Amino acid sequence: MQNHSNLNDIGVIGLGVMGKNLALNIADNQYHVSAFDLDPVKVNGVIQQEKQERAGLEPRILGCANLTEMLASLTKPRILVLSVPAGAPVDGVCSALISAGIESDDIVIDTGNSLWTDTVEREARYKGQFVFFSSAVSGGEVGARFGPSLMPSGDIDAWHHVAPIWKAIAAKVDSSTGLPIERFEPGNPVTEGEPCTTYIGPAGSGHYVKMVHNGIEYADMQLICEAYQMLHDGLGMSAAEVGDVFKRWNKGSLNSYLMGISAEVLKQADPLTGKPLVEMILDKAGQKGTGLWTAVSSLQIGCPAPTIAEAVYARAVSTQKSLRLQLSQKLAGPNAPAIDEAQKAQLIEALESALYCAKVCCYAQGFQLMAMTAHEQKWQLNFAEIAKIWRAGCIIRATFLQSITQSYEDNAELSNLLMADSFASALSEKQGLWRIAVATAVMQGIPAPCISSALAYYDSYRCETLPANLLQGQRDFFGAHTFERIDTPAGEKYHLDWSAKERTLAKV
Ligand SMILES: NC(=O)C1=CN([C@@H]2O[C@H](COP(=O)(O)OP(=O)(O)OC[C@H]3O[C@@H](n4cnc5c(N)ncnc54)[C@H](OP(=O)(O)O)[C@@H]3O)[C@@H](O)[C@H]2O)C=CC1
Ligand SMILES: O=C(CO)[C@H](O)[C@H](O)COP(=O)(O)O
Repeated sequence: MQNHSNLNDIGVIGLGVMGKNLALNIADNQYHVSAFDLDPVKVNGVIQQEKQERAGLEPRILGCANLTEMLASLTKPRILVLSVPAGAPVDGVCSALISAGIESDDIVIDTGNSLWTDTVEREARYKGQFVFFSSAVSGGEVGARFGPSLMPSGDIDAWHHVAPIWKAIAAKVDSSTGLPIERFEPGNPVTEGEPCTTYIGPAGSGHYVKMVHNGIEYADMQLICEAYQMLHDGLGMSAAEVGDVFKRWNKGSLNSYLMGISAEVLKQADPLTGKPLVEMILDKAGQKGTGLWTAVSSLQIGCPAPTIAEAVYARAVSTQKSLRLQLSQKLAGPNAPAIDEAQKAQLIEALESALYCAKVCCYAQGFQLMAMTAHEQKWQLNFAEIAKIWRAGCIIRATFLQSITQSYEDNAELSNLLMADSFASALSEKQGLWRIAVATAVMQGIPAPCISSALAYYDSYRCETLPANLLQGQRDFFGAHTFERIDTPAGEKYHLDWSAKERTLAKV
C-alpha cells in the first residue's frame, strides 16, 4: 500500500499514450505518483486530467519539472517507471537519472517495447548505479488506464517491491470463468479477481514474452484482415455486412478483443464522406518492430513460425502500394467461378472454422518459440501463467486463452499446443472446412498468406515423412554435406560419391 510520509510512492517518466494512463491508473489505486515528461504540456495534461476525473479530491499526481525534482519527491528505495520509446530514449533517461543522483537500490522499470537483448545488456550495464528492471505492458491506451497485462522480469527483490502496485493496476480476471472483469470508470478501479501479472523470469524474459505476444498479435490481426478481404472482395459483402459477421463470430469460439474492434472499425462510417471508414483508410500497414523481431528470433532458433512471419511480410507488401498498382494492371488472375447464396453461407461457415484453426496455429507457433528460447536461455517460463495473464488487459485477449491455460495446466511440458487433445480434436474436426476456405481463396485469387501458411504448418506437422530426405540428397550431391539414414543410429553421417562412376556409399 502507499506510504504515509509526504513523499510519493512511484515516479512515471514519459507521459505519452501509455505513461499518462499508467500514472492515472496507479493514482486510482491509491498510490501517490510523481510525473515527468520532457514536454511540460504533457506534465500539465496529466495533472489536469486527474483534476477533472477526481474533482474536489486531494490530488495524487505531482508534476515534476525535472528528474532531480522527481527523485527528491519519492520515498526510498525509489520506484521509477519509464514509458518512453524503445531504443536510445531508454538509455537517455537512465543517464539523466544517474546525473540527477539516482541511488544503487532504486528501481527503474522499463515498460516500453524494448528489444529483449537490450534489456539483458541494460541490467548488467546499470548494476551498482540502480536496479534496471523491466515490465512489458500490453493493452494500449485503455488497458494502461484501466488495467493492462504486465510482464515483469529481472531482479526478484525488485519484483517483490513492485508487486503490490503491479497487482493493483493490472487487468483482472474472474477466476471461476476465466473472463475479464472490466470497468472503465476513473476513480473506481477493479480490485477483485486475479491480476494479469506474474513474474516471468530473469532479465529480458518479460520483454521476450511481450515480443512474442506482439508476434501473435500481428498474425491474429492479419488473419482477421484476410477474412475481411475474402468476405468483401470474394463474396461481395459490404464492410458493414462483414462487421455483422465478425460480431456474430465474436459470440463464439473466435471471441476476442481484436475481433470485437475489427467489427467496430468495419461498421464505422467516415465522418467526411459518409462511406465506410475502412474504405477511406490507405491500405499501407505500419509497424514498430516487435513482429519482425519475433520472426527473426524464430528463424534464428529454428522454430517454425510461418504464420507470424507471413503477417510481417503482409505488412511489408502492403507498403509497396505503387508496385502493387502497376502489377494489378499487368498480372493475370483466375476467372473466379460465381458463388451463389447457398455457397456463400457455406463459405462463411468454412471461413469461421479456418480462422479458428489458423489462430490456434499462430498461438502454437508463439508458445513453441517461447519454449525453445526459454530452453536456450535457461529460463523457467510458466506457460499456464503466461496464458493466464493474457486473458485480460492485453491486445490478444480472447476467451480461447482459457483453453490454452488449461492445456498447460494439464501438461506443463506440452511440446506444441497441437499436441493438446482439445486442440488436436478441434482442428481435426474443422480442417476440412479450413481447406475449403483456403481453396476458395486460391481459386478466387485472393491472397490469404496467414490462413494458408497456417494450414501448411498444420499439414507439415501431420507428415510423418517430409521431402527433406530429397533435400538432404541434393545437399550431399552438390556439397558433400552428408546425410543420416533411417536404418542406422541417429548422428551417423553418410556420403555418396556422386561424381564417381561407382557412386559408393561411405560412412563419414
Ligand atoms: N501505444 C501503445 O499501444 C503501446 C506502447 N507500448 C510501448 O510503450 C512505450 C511508450 O509508448 P507510447 O506511450 O505509445 O509512446 P508516446 O510517444 O506516446 O510517449 C512517449 C513519451 O515519452 C516522452 N519522452 C521521450 N524521451 C523522454 C525523456 N528522455 N524523458 C522524458 N520523457 C521522454 C515523449 O515525449 P516527446 O513526445 O515530447 O518526445 C512522449 O511523451 C513505447 O516503448 C511503446 O512501444 C507498449 C504497449 C502498448
Ligand atoms: O505493443 C503494443 C500492443 O501490444 C503496441 O500497440 C505496438 O505498438 C503495436 O505494434 P505495431 O505498432 O508494430 O503494430
